[in-house]
Amino acid sequence: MSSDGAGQGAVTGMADRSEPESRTDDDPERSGATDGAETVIESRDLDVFYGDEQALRGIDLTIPEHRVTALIGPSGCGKSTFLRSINRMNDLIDVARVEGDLLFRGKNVYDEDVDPVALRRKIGMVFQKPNPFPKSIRDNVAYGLEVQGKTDDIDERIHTALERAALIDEVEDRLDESGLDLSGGQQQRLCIARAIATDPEVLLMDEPASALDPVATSKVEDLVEELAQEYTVVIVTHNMQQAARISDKTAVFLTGGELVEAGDTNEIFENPEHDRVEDYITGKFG
Ligand SMILES: Nc1ncnc2c1ncn2[C@@H]1O[C@H](COP(=O)(O)OP(=O)(O)OP(=O)(O)O)[C@@H](O)[C@H]1O
Repeated sequence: MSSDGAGQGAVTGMADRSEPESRTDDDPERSGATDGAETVIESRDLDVFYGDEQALRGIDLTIPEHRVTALIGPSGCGKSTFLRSINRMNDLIDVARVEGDLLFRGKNVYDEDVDPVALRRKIGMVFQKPNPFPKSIRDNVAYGLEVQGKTDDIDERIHTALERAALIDEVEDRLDESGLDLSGGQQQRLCIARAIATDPEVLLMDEPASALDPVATSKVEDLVEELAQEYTVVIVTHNMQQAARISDKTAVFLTGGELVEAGDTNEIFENPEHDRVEDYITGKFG
């Protein structure tokens, strides 16, 4: 993992830390969810608007370090919006506006002194549809390293990233072939290799397996669990079995952009506190 003191001061303007406030009894989060893990990301009373439409309402959520946190909920409830708020990808949407706090290691990522490009180096993203560059497999992984000037030992870094993305065995002999010639599942693992090559702390994944067949899905699921040993993973999924299988913590968003319940995945699936959550996870709606 990154050797820069767990990211403290690594992102321009991210040097200050504020102490998290203690939580109140009516917070949607349940005890034990983080299992003693340090909080890497915390939203406090986060609202997101697209023009006059409010997509997220007062979201309080903590993301534990080196765990997989799944964001689940019906279509349009704001899962992707929350994910994009974390590394300020919503900045790229003209009408998007954020209120409240989104803390990365205690520093609000929306403070004026935060450089979003530097932030995204620390918080990488993998999208629903595999989107390799129309370049060779090697160049796909090398791209971010070259942009950041991390070109010493570049072949070794590329190899390590492909190994961590569980792709090396399939591409070792064809690194100069186009990334677009890989299968969909391989392309997605290539995108994961690209995202981790620059050694981020957090990986945001927006339905990374939804465009893949069952075999490729299973490989990506195994990979996500492995990646959590080195990275903090936040994954949006529509697939509740997948959330139950691979996540440590689950946050349930429901229509209207509300976070209804968040906590230990087993507790959420086996014994949810809210009827609405139970109805959703048992398939009564959504
Ligand atoms: N670029 C945008 N411009 C305007 N409104 C948007 C934009 N992106 C999302 N929205 C709106 O914000 C709300 C939340 O959308 P979001 O994509 O975050 O939900 P989601 O839970 O990820 O949905 P899905 O599961 O279908 O991907 C929806 O009402 C959506 O129409």
